[in-house]
Amino acid sequence: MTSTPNCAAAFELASEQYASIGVNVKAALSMLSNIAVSVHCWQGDDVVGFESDARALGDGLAVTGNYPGRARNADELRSDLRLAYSLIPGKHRLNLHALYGDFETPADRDEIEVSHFQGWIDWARDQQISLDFNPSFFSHRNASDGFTLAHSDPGIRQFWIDHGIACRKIAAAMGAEQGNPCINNFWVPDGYKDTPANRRQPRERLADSLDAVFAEPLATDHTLDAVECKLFGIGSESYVVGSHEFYMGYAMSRNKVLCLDAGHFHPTEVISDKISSVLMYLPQILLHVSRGVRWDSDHVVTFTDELQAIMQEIVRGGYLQRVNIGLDFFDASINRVAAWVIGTRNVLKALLAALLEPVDLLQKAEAEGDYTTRLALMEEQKTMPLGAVWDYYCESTGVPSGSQWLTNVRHYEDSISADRSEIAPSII
Ligand SMILES: C[C@H](O)[C@H](O)[C@@H](O)C(=O)CO
Ligand SMILES: [Mn+2]
Repeated sequence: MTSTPNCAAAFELASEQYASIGVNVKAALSMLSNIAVSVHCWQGDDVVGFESDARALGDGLAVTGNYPGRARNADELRSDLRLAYSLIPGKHRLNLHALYGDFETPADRDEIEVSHFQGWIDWARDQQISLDFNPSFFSHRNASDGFTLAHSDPGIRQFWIDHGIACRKIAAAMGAEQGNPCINNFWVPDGYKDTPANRRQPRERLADSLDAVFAEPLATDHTLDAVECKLFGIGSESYVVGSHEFYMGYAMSRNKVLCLDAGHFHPTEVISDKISSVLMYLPQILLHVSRGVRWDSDHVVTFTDELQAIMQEIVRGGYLQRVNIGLDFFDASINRVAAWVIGTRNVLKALLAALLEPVDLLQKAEAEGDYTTRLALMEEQKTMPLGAVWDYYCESTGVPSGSQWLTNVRHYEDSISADRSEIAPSII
């Protein structure tokens, strides 16, 4: 692929400017092209999925907005994803939830099998995309009182344990097919709206249930189990069983991947500061890159200071091989393909900005106690010509630069997705 003359000229000038501070732009772009972000399927249909009795989203999650064009079946979701991937530079992964199988004959959550995901596995092979996976512990009659794996009823607990076990088998099959581990992320919504009288027992039950789910060792080159904490959710404002401390301890003691979701902490608490701490004790982590706004944890990712800080931490710490970058946001008030494109391009742009930092100079100044130079260089970095390098990267990988991608989304919307009439999911 080639870039337009203006883009190429701007790139040359930008490369010279970066070279003057010791940064090799071509090397940075080569590193960026090897980073695969796991794009979450659930932005495409408001986390509804394709179960025969699909319910309105609930159990701690909410999507607002009624923008037309929600994907109503797997073919529509695949078509929307293909468009999104074509507007995002690089080769990326797809993160599927268990709700998204091909369920021609109804299967309850504890009955799902690899066959329900064969369509996705075949599609991913054709598209040369690797898959990640998630059990779905929400939007189900057995989750309607806010408890699943930590439920006090052993029958309900067992139902969800069986779901977790089924999902591990599916994830392992995906990993075996694609030749790299499918990360299988467990987010469990269980918690109380109001102050609990007993915080201990649900946590003991959750740990026992997870131990039962993970009892069978599976090849780690096929699948890796991840566990995701949360501070609070809708309906679990006072207490979430799977808190940060719970899962930090669980992941360390059971050798699991810890998932840090950027929207799952106190508003002034940032995951950028947690990465280097948790990687002291865990070989790998998963990130759910998201954007919290007040009580919502799932706004579309924008180019915020925290997004840049997350990527800086990954690059400055030398953690690119140990941090799996996934996305987690859902917005039904804007075009859903555009939401994917905006969020994923921002993540990659922030990674590029981090790869274009003069890390050695910054860390040398710091090691010498020269905090003046450290601050001066960090501030100068903010007006370096990142945009020229980003545009060149897009064009040279065959992806529109600037906001040109929006034209493709509008065309698709006019010709394809606007005609989708809505089939409202039943309300629980
Ligand atoms: C649908 C996702 O699994 C979910 O968003 C989870 O990852 C989460 O972050 C819940 O708040
Ligand atoms: Mn998440």
